[in-house]
Amino acid sequence: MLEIAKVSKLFNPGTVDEKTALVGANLIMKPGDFITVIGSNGAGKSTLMNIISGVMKPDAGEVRIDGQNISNLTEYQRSKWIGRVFQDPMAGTAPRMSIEENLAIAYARGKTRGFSFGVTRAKRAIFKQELQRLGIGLENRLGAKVGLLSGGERQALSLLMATFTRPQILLLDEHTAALDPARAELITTLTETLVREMNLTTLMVTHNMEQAIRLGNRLIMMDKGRIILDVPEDRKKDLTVAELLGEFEIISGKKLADDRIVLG
Ligand SMILES: Nc1ncnc2c1ncn2[C@@H]1O[C@H](COP(=O)(O)OP(=O)(O)OP(=O)(O)O)[C@@H](O)[C@H]1O
Repeated sequence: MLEIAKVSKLFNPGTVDEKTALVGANLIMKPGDFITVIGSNGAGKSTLMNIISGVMKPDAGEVRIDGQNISNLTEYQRSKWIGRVFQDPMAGTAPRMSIEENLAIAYARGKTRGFSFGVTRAKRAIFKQELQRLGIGLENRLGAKVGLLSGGERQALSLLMATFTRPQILLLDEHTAALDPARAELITTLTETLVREMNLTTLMVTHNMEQAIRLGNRLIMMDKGRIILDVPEDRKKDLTVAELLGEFEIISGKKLADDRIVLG
């Protein structure tokens, strides 16, 4: 279980560049929750992801996994519980290394110190089996350099690598936003399949309103560093994009200002 308790973050305090990113944000994710996150520009969505994964520390508040306060652990120390896929397909993989070498690194994550990155025959068999889940033929290209893959193929591989060790939390940071519509749909479908098959607790930031409604079992809306609405499954499934935008206006008193918004 992931708990965000009264987390606040202010950038450049006391300067002209002071920016409030999070103000006492609270969130409890139950095991198996798949929560989509939408919000206005600068609402604090990326900051929330960065604080959960350990890229940055909160000024106040705690991040807990199964009751344990992990706020002081490094990003590396948390990587055994937390998998993350970024918007940029280049971000999650090493381009000069082959598919199997990349998978070996992901496989070693969270294992005991000294665990080898080498690719043994036994590991190769596991990698092939895992790659088959993606359904795009990468299992036949284990030796291919990752830099030669298309953006969609790389993002599929990043998704598999992020989920390889069955993390307690999967963070998806606009991970389909940089892809063309067909590839974005492929990665969306793959995400749904992997999350369901592995029963992963997932937090996904998206600018696509239709996707935010369609995927997952909860939807949260952020504005000015706060979670202003938490929509449960039974309400979410009948929600329309127009109603969702209307809710935002009613609660925040303004239209949703998201310059990357996709209505669906
Ligand atoms: N490293 C940083 N240094 C200074 N200010 C930052 C930094 N990261 C974020 N901010 C500021 O904190 C606020 C929240 O930013 P954040 O990126 O978390 O929002 P977001 O909801 O992800 O926005 P968007 O949808 O526009 O990407 C913004 O005002 C932003 O300018």
